[in-house]
Amino acid sequence: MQQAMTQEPFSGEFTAAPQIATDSRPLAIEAKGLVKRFDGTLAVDGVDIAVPEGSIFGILGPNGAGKTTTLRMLLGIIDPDEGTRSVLGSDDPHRLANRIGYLPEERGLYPAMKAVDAIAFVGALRGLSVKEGRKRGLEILEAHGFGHIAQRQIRAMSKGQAQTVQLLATLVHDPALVVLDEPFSGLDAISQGKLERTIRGLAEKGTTVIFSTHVLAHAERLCERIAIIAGGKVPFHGLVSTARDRLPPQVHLETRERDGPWRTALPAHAEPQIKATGGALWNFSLEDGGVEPLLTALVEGKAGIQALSIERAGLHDAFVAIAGEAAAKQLDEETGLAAMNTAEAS
Ligand SMILES: Nc1ncnc2c1ncn2[C@@H]1O[C@H](COP(=O)(O)OP(=O)(O)OP(=O)(O)O)[C@@H](O)[C@H]1O
Repeated sequence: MQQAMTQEPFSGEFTAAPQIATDSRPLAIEAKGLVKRFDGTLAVDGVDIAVPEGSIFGILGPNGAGKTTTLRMLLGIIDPDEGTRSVLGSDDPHRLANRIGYLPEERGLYPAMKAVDAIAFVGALRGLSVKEGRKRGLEILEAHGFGHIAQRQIRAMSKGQAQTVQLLATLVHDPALVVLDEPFSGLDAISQGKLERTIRGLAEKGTTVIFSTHVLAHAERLCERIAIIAGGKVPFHGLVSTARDRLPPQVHLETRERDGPWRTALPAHAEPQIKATGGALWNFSLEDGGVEPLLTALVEGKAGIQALSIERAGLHDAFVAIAGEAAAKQLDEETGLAAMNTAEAS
């Protein structure tokens, strides 16, 4: 059972982090100025994070950015050198093991154990009796379409199946907070989709979920809020929609005419791509005035609109704008590499 939160509602006192919107929900996690050094390496350099209760929060960044170190500090596995953290209302998260489910980056269950026993074992570490753990283990496997492997040994499972069992084991004690370190890595596309549904289901019943990833698409589909981390620093944390709104919407326009009085409604730097069949293609950012003046000018000026789409910037473009080209390129390479590894494994 989840316990009632005792934390004060977030009041917007995060002056150093203006991207965090105020919110009336209590915070499941609030960290300020976390710093961690390892033998002279500054792994995490002043991270602020605020995760409202019942939300899905993503920590996004390339390899070595500081995601795992941040999660470990939040869990109390390691202590920060500087900064404060409050998790489920406690500043000593290590003592909250029975209320937290954690999927570490290093995967591994005992190969000789059957799935249901492996889940019961993790449950026992989190305060459940083995009998209750087995009962819940069976239920949770069945609920997620894995009932048929409940009695199968971990060693006889595919990597993806074993990883899914480990993920389900983190949920067996019905934690209030679930912390997942790169939960999608190593899973094929179908299992990734199932995991996304599981994460959504957790949030729908009020569980807070925080996960790290270097694949922006998962965060874009799942998260209400994110922290973008690069080189140990967090240049952005807040709503996904706020990150996307950092960039203006992109207009893709096809006109029959190439010129006319309507051209003044387009940005001066917008250059047409001339089509062999006549007409022109235009791609530009929507200016502050919005779409209506543009449409009016195009229609009244008889530009001959053949096609028009206005797209909000995606999280990838926002990541490039916020974290920089280098971090985005590293992320893209890792995502490509991960996709190749998944394809080879399946
Ligand atoms: N125990 C440790 N001892 C020394 N350096 C460490 C240790 N843990 C992490 N680091 C260093 O801290 C930095 C951040 O590592 P971290 O594992 O937090 O990054 P990450 O974003 O989780 O990356 P990945 O996705 O590759 O796991 C890296 O430079 C890493 O080499």
